[in-house]
Amino acid sequence: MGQEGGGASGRGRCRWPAGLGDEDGLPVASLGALGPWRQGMADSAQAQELVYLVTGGCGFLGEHVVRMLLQREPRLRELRVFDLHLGPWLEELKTGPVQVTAIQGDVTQAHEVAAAVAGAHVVIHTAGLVDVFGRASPETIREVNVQGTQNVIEACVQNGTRFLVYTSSMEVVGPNIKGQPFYRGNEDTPYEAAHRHPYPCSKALAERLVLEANGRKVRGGLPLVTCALRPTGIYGEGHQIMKDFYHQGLRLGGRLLRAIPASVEHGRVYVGNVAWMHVLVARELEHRAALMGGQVYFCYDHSPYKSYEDFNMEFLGPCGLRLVGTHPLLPYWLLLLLATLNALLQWLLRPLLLYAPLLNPYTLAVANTTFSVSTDKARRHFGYEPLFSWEESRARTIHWMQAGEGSTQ
Ligand SMILES: NC(=O)C1=CN([C@@H]2O[C@H](COP(=O)(O)OP(=O)(O)OC[C@H]3O[C@@H](n4cnc5c(N)ncnc54)[C@H](O)[C@@H]3O)[C@@H](O)[C@H]2O)C=CC1
Ligand SMILES: CC(C)CCC[C@@H](C)[C@H]1CC[C@H]2[C@@H]3[C@H](O)CC4=CC(=O)CC[C@]4(C)[C@H]3CC[C@]12C
Repeated sequence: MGQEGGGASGRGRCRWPAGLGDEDGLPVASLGALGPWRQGMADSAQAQELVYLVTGGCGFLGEHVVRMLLQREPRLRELRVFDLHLGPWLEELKTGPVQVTAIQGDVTQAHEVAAAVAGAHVVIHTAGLVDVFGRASPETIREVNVQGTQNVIEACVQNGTRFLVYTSSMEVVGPNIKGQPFYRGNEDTPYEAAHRHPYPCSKALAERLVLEANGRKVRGGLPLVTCALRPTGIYGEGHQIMKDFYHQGLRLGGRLLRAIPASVEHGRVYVGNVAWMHVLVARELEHRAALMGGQVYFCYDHSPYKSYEDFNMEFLGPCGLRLVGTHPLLPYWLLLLLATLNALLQWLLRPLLLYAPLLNPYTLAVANTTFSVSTDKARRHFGYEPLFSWEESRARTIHWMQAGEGSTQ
């Protein structure tokens, strides 16, 4: 169980306030050419027998996983989409050959999760609270990301569901609190995964729960097979932060001011390829349980290695924005001061309003620290190749940016 080798493990130094469960006190169970997205490409020669559940299926990544499953999993009979907020786009999927069941529910409610999991063969757990801006409290982040994941695991065990794929994050590994670079590392690269921020802490704890649940006996006596996927920064159709930068650039007269040195590499991966990895893993877990069970895989594709801002310009440039400066226009100490002021303001204003700007000491540290991956573990273990080339990923993202608001379509 666990990873190959003893590398970047994601076992950080996360601590939660007393009573909420900390690292030691957690309630650990036991210890391309795809063409338009549409349903109906399933090979009718194969029996449609499987029931899949996607938690967080209406989120940025979740929607892509849902659509990818409908398109690329020929054995699908029923697809359950579980989310706190259901998207109207689900309606259009209900007319296809696969039964699409929309379930409005909350992963923190064990009984709701158990009901959704009952009878499912595979669970893809993408639901999570993605908050590095201080919008939610640390307790809420823990409740959704850690307790929610524990509820999913227990529901699988109770219901006899054998295959669980968890969407983890690169943040489980780093950048760490020391700001050490992780340059084109892989799943076995040694790295001290030490975190303080609630989001990476919660993802690390949840990932650990999922990996440790691998091999638990589910109802009926067969072993649970789990694995975790760790995307780097995901981009593509539906990426809200990209839109935020676009609007910020428009407000500044079509310009964005460089804040991060161009030499800092930040790993990025196209959402369609991340979704494809989830679909492949879910399919292959059954056949390669001994190899893949309890494993972690970074999500990767052929997206170029660039700084966060330079990478964004691949899409924002064609939308008419310009990144000003070859070097950061403000010195790092001044940015850190502004980020700290933002954090202070957030704290002072909290009783009155929610002030949650993109720049805070944590986001500055993440954007300013090299963290990129170079690995072929997914190819070796389950034959993953990116479905979308860099050119296609870029073109699709630009097309979505230019088309304006709305769904990922
Ligand atoms: N966006 C990124 O760059 C990365 C995201 N991830 C992970 O990927 C997963 C999906 O992230 P995104 O699609 O970016 O976020 P998102 O916020 O777009 O999607 C998350 C979905 O989970 C749902 N959700 C939240 N709380 C819930 C609850 N209590 N019960 C049921 N559903 C709930 C939300 O309604 C949303 O639809 C998350 O687990 C995140 O940690 C990992 C690496 C990078
Ligand atoms: C000028 C500022 C300093 C620029 C701020 C950019 C930030 C908002 C983003 C820089 C890096 C992003 C994070 C990174 O891609 C890794 C992530 C993984 C996840 O699992 C969730 C999202 C995120 C934390 C992502 C969030 C935005 C950034 C911090």
